[in-house]
Amino acid sequence: MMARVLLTCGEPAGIGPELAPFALASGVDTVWLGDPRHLPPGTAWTEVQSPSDPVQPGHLPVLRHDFAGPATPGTPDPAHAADVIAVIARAVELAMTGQVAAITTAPISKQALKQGAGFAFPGHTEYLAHLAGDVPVAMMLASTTVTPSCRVVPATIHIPLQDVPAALTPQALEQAIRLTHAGLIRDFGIAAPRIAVAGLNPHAGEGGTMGRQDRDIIAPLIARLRAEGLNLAGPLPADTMFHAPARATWDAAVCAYHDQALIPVKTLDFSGGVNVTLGLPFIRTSPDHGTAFDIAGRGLADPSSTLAALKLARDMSKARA
Ligand SMILES: NC(=O)C1=CN([C@@H]2O[C@H](COP(=O)(O)OP(=O)(O)OC[C@H]3O[C@@H](n4cnc5c(N)ncnc54)[C@H](O)[C@@H]3O)[C@@H](O)[C@H]2O)C=CC1
Ligand SMILES: NCC(=O)COP(=O)(O)O
Repeated sequence: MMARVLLTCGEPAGIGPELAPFALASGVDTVWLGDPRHLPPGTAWTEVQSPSDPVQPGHLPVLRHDFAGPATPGTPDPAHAADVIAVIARAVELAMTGQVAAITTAPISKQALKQGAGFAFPGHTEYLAHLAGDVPVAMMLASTTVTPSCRVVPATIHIPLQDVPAALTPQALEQAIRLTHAGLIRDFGIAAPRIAVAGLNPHAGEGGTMGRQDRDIIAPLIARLRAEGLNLAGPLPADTMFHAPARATWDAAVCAYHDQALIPVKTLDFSGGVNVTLGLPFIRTSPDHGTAFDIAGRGLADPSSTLAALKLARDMSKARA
């Protein structure tokens, strides 16, 4: 029997806890890790001691992690920050020891964790990489309901836009390309991946007249990796590489920065977008959205992206097995 997928609680004042009960209808055998006081009233749940303990049908198995107190939707409590972080760490431990098949993380507020507990990481991605032994990782956002699919990997992630040109080194770009190539083969069943690489500047620099990184950094790297046999296109002008006929020519796009990569996925498939961390020794997915404090606790949150993340985690786990 396959181990369960573990869903973390995320920020208790966000929409994570109210999306957890939807896992019961997802068809994915899920165990939730968090404080049951944060689940919506009326949720049928049963506490388990081990992630695989049986529960009666229709009940959400809950691995209990007690927080300092109840949560107020929309208002993160600094007293909860350390527990949000501890839940992620426990999830990783369970994944690394094979007690769960994969982890799906509910959204956290980076700001709340930094202010409440001095969280030193920009997000899950970097914290998971650290917990796994400081392994190289990349953040992929993948559509699940759009054809042709839209999978993107930003080579730089949560940094100010003004810092992107300096951070877009050949090493950073090469790492993103290699992790994307390996991830497409291992987890998406694509034997010979086609990867598009976006330029940094308008019109991919137009021969150096609108910026030099495309010509001086991105193009030589692509040429070197092509000589190794990787199927790469680029540097492509980012404004014209995401429409449907263009997407049909690649399996994933490696982009220069966060918004260049995430805007196409979230525009095309906000409800089906899934965040996958490439490079970890375990499977991690998450919905593409954040804590949505503006609607938390009001029953308005769309569970589709969380369900897509659970399903992709389960499917990746089955494929690896
Ligand atoms: N994986 C993670 O932990 C992520 C965490 N975040 C965090 O979330 C916080 C808020 O970020 P924002 O940029 O405001 O993005 P957000 O995704 O939380 O919200 C953006 C807009 O989309 C709406 N929205 C989001 N999810 C929805 C859903 N499931 N159903 C219906 N409407 C939904 C919200 O109500 C809001 O109007 C930040 O602290 C950010 O760091 C953001 C993205 C991912
Ligand atoms: N904008 C995507 C995002 O914030 C995801 O971050 P992470 O917490 O999954 O690293």
